[in-house]
Amino acid sequence: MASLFRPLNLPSQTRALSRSTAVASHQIHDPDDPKQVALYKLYRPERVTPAKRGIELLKTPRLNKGMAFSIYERQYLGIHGLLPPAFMTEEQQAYRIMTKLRQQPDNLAKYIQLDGLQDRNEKLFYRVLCDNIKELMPIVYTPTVGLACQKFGFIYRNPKGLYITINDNSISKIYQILSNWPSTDVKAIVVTDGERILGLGDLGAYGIGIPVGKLALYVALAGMQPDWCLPVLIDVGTDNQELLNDPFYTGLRRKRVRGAEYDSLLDNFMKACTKRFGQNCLIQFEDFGNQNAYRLLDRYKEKYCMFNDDIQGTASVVVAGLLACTRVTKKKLSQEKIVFLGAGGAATGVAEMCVRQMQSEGLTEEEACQRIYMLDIDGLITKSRSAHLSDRHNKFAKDLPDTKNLLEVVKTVQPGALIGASTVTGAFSEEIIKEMCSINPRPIIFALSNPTSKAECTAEQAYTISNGAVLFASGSPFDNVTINGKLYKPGQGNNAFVFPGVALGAVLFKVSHIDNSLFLLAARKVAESVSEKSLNEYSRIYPRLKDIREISIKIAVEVAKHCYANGTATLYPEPEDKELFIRHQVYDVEYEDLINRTYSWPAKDSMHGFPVPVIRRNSMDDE
Ligand SMILES: NC(=O)c1ccc[n+]([C@@H]2O[C@H](COP(=O)([O-])OP(=O)(O)OC[C@H]3O[C@@H](n4cnc5c(N)ncnc54)[C@H](O)[C@@H]3O)[C@@H](O)[C@H]2O)c1
Ligand SMILES: O=C(O)C[C@H](O)C(=O)O
Ligand SMILES: [Mg+2]
Repeated sequence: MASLFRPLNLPSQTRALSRSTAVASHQIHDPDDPKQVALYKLYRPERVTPAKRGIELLKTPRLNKGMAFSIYERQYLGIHGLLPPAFMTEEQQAYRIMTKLRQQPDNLAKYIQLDGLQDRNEKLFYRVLCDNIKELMPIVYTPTVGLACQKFGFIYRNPKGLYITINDNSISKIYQILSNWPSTDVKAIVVTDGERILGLGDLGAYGIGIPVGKLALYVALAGMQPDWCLPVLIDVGTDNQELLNDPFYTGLRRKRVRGAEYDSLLDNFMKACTKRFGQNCLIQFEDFGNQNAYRLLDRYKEKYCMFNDDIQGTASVVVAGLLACTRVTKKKLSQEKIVFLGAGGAATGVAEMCVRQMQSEGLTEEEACQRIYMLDIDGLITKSRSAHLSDRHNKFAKDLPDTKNLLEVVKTVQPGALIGASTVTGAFSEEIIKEMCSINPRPIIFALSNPTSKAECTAEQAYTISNGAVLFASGSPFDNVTINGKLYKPGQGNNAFVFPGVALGAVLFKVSHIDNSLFLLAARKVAESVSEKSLNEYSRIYPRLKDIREISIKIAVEVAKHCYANGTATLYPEPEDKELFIRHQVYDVEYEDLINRTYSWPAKDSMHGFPVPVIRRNSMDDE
């Protein structure tokens, strides 16, 4: 790394610098001099591509390159002298950012630094994020994003998404707000109403950090173009009294609106989004409360290109982990019994997808449901509770005595897998983990609740108590654990393995609506991406985070194949080589030359030997 940080201004040190120093001495004075023309051809641009110039360009994060602007760019684009005279490569800038970041006192300070970088220089932000995904994902995503949401009013600097409130409840008003967004090319929206932010509960308008973080992963983990992405916070108030009393609170100071008025806002939002950005605009629902998550999914899934990540993305990633475990346990999923602590959107989504997987292995739906046991805040889902339960839960109801005691349930059921999506910190006690070990040589224990502070157990607890036997995964990252000299690398069972790839496929192939089977296909792709080394050497049942970009492309190819087969892909002509088609469109974290360097003769009214820049409009300019 240190080699990147050589002294600046040495002409030989980088491609950009050598180009820059050369041009200074190669202006055209005599158009008949072939030597000058040849040099000009080498170094001179024909036209300038960005829509902005001067100080405005430096203040446009999508275009800004800071000290990496070359001498040509500085001169053509009216920023010469506005920057320090030295030049830096993108690598040097990235090195500087990471050095500073590693000196920050805590993760929130790191979040604030990266947030500021995204505000100033978007490409450098993604460059740094992509190059250091394992180190930085816990900052821009769980767990730090949770803390950032809790402190959002205090750390707030610049807006990064749209706010639509209950006071904007008409299609035309929402359309107007969507039109205020600078990109006209939006293809994917992540929306929350802030009611269930990770396991932290109702954070109201502070929840905007979640769509921002999810979309940062769209770019970093799937190569989606940043200007296709729009984070949205729907503000219908908050029932969190602490926030209502918080002087820094950024949202509406009122209790949550529910019922028909809430539904009409959501309906208008969906209509306005598709009116503004087209029927195929993807809308990912994120961190909605229990009473709305499934309801809205059922309401919109046939009509719009949408999915609920907490239900479907989570289902996919957890089934992927379970399938990877079957390679160790040598038992099919349909041979396992599974106990869920939590029966909300996440757990129920996972349970339903387990049923589908078990059906594909030969069980009937009823047989599959029989193998799944769920507990919610009121205890085990039993037949005696059925009058108060939805159909979704009733199919898992058991003819067993009511109990809230998880240990008792584990003893009775003798499951192979225990999955937590309950938000209950430490719910998987030592006794419970030991009980799982007494039942299974390789017990499967997933502590999915986020952020880290809500996990049902830590990686260290799971590995230590089970003496390394456990097949463990968690929603938020944990450090590696060493027991008796053996290294265990816990995998991250997080929907981030799935939603970027599904979204990439949906967007690129203009999918009209998202069929639930896509998530099962994605689960199988993630599971098969787990290497033998990972499973056998480290007991890690998920791929490495740095592999997600490639996995996203594989998932997007699967999405394309499936959606052309069922008629939901509407991009025609159908690309023959889908992978190549995807690879051609993914975001590049290398700076682009903002000046097209094809040679043409300078315009007559060239300034100081440089052609007058021709400004091409781009989508940022269309508003
Ligand atoms: N790892 C991932 O990718 C991922 C994905 C989605 C959700 N999650 C996490 O899972 C958790 C739940 O998410 P959700 O969308 O299902 O939320 P939810 O609000 O829909 O459901 C929470 C469930 O937990 C149950 N519960 C609460 N207290 C309990 C207790 N003491 N004992 C037993 N059950 C209890 C509730 O009754 C409810 O069924 C959150 O922490 C969330 O961050 C993780
Ligand atoms: O955001 C995450 O890290 C996963 C999941 O969507 C959650 O809500 O916890
Ligand atoms: Mg979520």
